[in-house]
Amino acid sequence: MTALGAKPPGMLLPDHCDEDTHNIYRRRFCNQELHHNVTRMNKKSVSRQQEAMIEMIKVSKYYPVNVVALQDVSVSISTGELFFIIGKSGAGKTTLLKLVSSMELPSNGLIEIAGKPTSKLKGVKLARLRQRIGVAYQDFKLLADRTAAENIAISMEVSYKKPQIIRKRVRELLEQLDLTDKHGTITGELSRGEQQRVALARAIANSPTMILVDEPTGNLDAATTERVMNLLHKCNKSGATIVIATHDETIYKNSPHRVMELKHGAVHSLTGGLLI
Ligand SMILES: Nc1ncnc2c1ncn2[C@@H]1O[C@H](COP(=O)(O)OP(=O)(O)OP(=O)(O)O)[C@@H](O)[C@H]1O
Repeated sequence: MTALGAKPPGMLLPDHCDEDTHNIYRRRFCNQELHHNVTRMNKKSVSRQQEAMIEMIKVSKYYPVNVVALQDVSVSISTGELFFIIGKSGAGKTTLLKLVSSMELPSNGLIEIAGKPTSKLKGVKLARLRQRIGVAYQDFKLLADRTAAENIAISMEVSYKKPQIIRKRVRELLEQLDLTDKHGTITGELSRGEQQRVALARAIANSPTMILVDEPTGNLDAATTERVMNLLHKCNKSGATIVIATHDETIYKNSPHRVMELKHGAVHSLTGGLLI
């Protein structure tokens, strides 16, 4: 490996860092310096929107045996952004979401959430991060013997919300997702599309700062797809950073939001640039 250039004072470099990662960090450090100088000059001119919520630098994920699920993925997603990940089945979309939520650890590379490397988070700090992220994966993970309303209420109960606030929020979400009549139905008795919406409602119920959703419209008709997307746009307008992995072209085709396509675990295309 060629010798790496001098490290600017104060720059934090990860362990085991190759030349490319080093260069990315150098560039980012210089941008941060610039950002700090601008902030000192005029605090109001730097908007919160421009800060990165998710940063991935040369992230790879390998599963045993010899499965390359992600390879050298670098992307920066801003606070308050709505971001689509597309790609064929097996391209690595779910894996990327699981790495962001720290459900899986990367094999290589760096992931930062709101400026903090996830690899350094343990115990209470990791639990706190997870509380700020609402996730709806394809396997739903609903409690099959509990009702739709009980499943949605869970994330609010663990953060000690008042019962009347929980009841109001659950009612509101069930109505927005056209599930009012399923309020008291055991989730094991719901259709796949209904379970999917309950999982989404559970993910967003506690107004998390980040929402990660995997195929939110996969089992839905056009009208219900529109309801789901309206709800996600509403959360985004309220400030949530949202990452949606999808095969459903109708939800991203004419959208103003960035779309990243993964192919065999690598970034194949990305509208709007990497932002690094
Ligand atoms: N736990 C695991 N163990 C081994 N291999 C895995 C595991 N999870 C995913 N993979 C493999 O990693 C690759 C990427 O899978 P991933 O689920 O991220 O793709 P995807 O783009 O989300 O696919 P889909 O659209 O079908 O959900 C695939 O080859 C998959 O078989």
